[in-house]
Amino acid sequence: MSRRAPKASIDPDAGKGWLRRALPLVKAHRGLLITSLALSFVGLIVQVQIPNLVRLGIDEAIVERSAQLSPYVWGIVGLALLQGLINYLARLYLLRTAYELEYDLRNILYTHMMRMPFAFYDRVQSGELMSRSGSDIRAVQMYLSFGPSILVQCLIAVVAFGLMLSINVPLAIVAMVTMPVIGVLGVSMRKAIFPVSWLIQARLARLATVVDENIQGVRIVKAFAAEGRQLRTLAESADRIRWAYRQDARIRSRWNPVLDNLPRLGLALVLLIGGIMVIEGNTTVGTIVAFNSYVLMLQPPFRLLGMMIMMGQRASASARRIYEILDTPSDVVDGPDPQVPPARGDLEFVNVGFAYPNGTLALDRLNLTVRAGETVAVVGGTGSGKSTLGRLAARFYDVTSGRVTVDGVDVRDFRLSALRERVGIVPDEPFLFSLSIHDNIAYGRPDASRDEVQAAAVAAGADDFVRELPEGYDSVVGERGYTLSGGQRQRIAIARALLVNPPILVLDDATSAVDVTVEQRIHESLREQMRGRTTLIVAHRLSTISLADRVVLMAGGRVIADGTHASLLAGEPRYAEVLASQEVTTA
Ligand SMILES: Nc1ncnc2c1ncn2[C@@H]1O[C@H](COP(=O)(O)OP(=O)(O)OP(=O)(O)O)[C@@H](O)[C@H]1O
Repeated sequence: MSRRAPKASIDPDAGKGWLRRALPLVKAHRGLLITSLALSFVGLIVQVQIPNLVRLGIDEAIVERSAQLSPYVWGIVGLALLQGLINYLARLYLLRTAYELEYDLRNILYTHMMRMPFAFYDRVQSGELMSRSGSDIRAVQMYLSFGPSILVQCLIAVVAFGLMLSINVPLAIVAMVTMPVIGVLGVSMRKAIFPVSWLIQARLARLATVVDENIQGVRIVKAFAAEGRQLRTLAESADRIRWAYRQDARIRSRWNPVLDNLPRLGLALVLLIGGIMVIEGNTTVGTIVAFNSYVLMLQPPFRLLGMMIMMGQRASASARRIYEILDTPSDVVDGPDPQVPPARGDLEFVNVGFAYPNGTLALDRLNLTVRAGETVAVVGGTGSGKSTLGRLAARFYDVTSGRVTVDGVDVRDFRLSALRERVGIVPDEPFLFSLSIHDNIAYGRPDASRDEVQAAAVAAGADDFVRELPEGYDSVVGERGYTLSGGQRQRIAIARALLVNPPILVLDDATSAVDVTVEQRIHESLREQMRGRTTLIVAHRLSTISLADRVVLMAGGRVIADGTHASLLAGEPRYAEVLASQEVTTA
């Protein structure tokens, strides 16, 4: 199925009200919406004719016997069938409008989220984003599509009242007496329920987070035998939801009987006043029967008014949460004149200062030049800023001061898509998708042939174990690749980066989970792969360091020494210290 782009977007003017900002979206689907509203209006007109036919049937065919009864009966059957057909079509179009709106909203939000920089994801919780792209979108969609339909249904009150007035003015007024009361009570009930339903939503979201964490972290939960504690947290959350639902039930059971029985009071009034009028010869029995139907028919729209007000409040809060994301601009975007210089593989950090969005200073006036084709190992204590180098080179974040250049061009002036192709990063905790191994390796080049994928896997030392899997390259790895070992996942991630063949490769402790003998083999093939390619290796093991032409030593976000392994070992005591502190991994 082909993907349709959203038909419109949300008005970017944050000064406007939420409904006005959503208007372009509704307008884009106005054909569907207007058709559905027009159909439901016609359906209502047909519906209000039925009690009138009943009245005429009773008065003319039964009481006065001046006409045949069967035409009225067939007339009512015909109108009912017609109304059924029209309602079916109206509902079909309304639901289609609703789901088209939901589709567009979801795509607009998702497209925007994909453009957001890493800093955004550092800040926002994934559970919250899930809820915004789920229930919040639904709340807005419901109001935009069902709101107008409820208004049309309320029009039935006007039409029916007009019809009643044309039959009998005083009785029409009597029949309508209870309606405003139903309207007011309906609104009051919704107002009473609103805070509780808000609470229910919030608590359901909280429960979802607890369940999500339990599932994502199930290995830790089990490893620490914390199932009991987790279950208690879950039970507490469930208990809070039960309490909120009980409040909801209490309010509903208090209001609903009143709202259900008020129309009966209306029926009694119509019978009393109408009965007196019939006895006095001022109206007919058929009129009383018809008015009874109208009283019952008018009740739902008045009750829906209360629901619409509540839906509006929810939708407004949900829209604000969605707009909050849409109004957050992505600061990591292409500049006015994005450049793509010829690929060589030069990488340079000039006086780079960088603090993460939470204020942690990671790099401090750092200078580092890596010439094309050079392999540089980055060594340093934990938190010294090693991983940050790669993140800035690929422009996951923008520097706070100074500049990072790739092939002589500041990464902020580089076309972002070209930059990400030029700088490949293999993180130490790779993420695999629940796809086949082939698709995971070919993620950056979906058109790659099986031979190319396999060649990359051979270079990354992954081919052997992949072949041993029951379905080889077509084996689907579990969620996040958990059916593979940590070292196997790392090798798939290396193959994924090698397949794209970037001129600059950053291996961020990319073989930390691979055992030393396998690492040796990977290194042999990597040595081949690194020829002519600029490579930055964040290294903890001596064996990895030995791959490099040059070693830079980092501390406190700066390069404090630079040279060959042998020269640093001889002349830089801090280098020996760092290596000694990482002795466990130098095996
Ligand atoms: N996403 C982030 N948000 C905030 N601070 C961060 C983030 N990532 C890293 N930091 C902080 O920035 C500093 C440098 O981190 P970096 O990951 O570059 O260190 P590292 O040398 O790679 O450490 P390690 O060897 O432990 O992986 C640390 O103080 C770290 O706590």
